[in-house]
Amino acid sequence: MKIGIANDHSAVDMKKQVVEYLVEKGYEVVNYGTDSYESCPYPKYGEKIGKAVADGEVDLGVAICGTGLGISMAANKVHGVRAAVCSEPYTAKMAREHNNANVIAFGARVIGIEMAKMILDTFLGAEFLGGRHQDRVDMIMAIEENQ
Ligand SMILES: O=C(CO)[C@H](O)[C@H](O)[C@H](O)COP(=O)(O)O
Repeated sequence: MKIGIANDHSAVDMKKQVVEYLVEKGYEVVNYGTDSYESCPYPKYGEKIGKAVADGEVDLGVAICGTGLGISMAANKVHGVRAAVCSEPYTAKMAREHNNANVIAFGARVIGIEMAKMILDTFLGAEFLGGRHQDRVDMIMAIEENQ
């Protein structure tokens, strides 16, 4: 599975640790930046990871900023993206199983690397359940189509 990852200046160290972890686990990882500690706008990186997922360059995306909020909001503006902010594994599991989220976001200033690893393991190991959840996800995507 190919995973894309993007972050702002607040999450460079966490991104590096996450990439190392995912590569160790056998995932192919594409880094969309930033790799600089210089202050930068999170919308740029949210858009990058959103487009990478929407265009099929990667299968799933990981988006990290200080809180996970801004970068996920930006990613969610890209058509086809369902980005979910998760600070613990239960939400990460539901994000895949119920919401068919294709981008997971979290905050480098909110959680530590061990929690991030647990969240990623859960998210990447879960599968969309379809059925009644498909109808609801279709309704979310219809809102986007009707704008
Ligand atoms: O959390 C974020 C956006 O929701 C960003 O990553 C930033 O950390 C946040 O906006 C604060 O930015 P700062 O310029 O580093 O204070």
